[in-house]
Amino acid sequence: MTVEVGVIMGSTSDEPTMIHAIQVLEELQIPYEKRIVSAHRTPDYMFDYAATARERGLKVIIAGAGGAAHLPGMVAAKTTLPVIGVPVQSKALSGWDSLLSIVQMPKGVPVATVAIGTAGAENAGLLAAQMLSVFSEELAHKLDARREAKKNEVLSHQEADV
Ligand SMILES: Nc1c(C(=O)O)ncn1[C@@H]1O[C@H](COP(=O)(O)O)[C@@H](O)[C@H]1O
Repeated sequence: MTVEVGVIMGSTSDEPTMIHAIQVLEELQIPYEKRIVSAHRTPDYMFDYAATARERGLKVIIAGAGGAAHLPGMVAAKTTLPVIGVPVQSKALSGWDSLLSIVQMPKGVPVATVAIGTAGAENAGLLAAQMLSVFSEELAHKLDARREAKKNEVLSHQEADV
């Protein structure tokens, strides 16, 4: 099956966060690849990864990074595929640094930035799935079913009316 989503992250230390995006993709049976790519540490690989992503068949890239989180923006600079940026929670500044590095892109080069940390990573997986669902009724149905299940889970925790 052709890989549709590239899940990339600046370091192996981002894995505990980015696993939450991956779990959504696995749950929805979306083919993905996971790579450690860094604008700072492996700039040439990052450049090549982004520049060839579309021709390799990828449809969306989820990029997570922490601290001086330049990876999502730099990848977005080298591809016109949608890039979803996940600010990984940093120790020193609780992820504010990551968030601001990712979200404040100059006009013309968008990155769809989600919330800091694991909730953001999960939403990144869902957002990628929702983008792909535009072209897949099957995936749209899976997403509807997931929403319904989550809704029922919330409602099941309500106390019975007296
Ligand atoms: N922000 C970036 C980039 C980048 O933006 O290219 N490359 C690595 N990093 C980040 O450095 C943090 C610490 O990395 P280490 O734990 O490896 O020292 C990670 O959160 C990573 O995303």
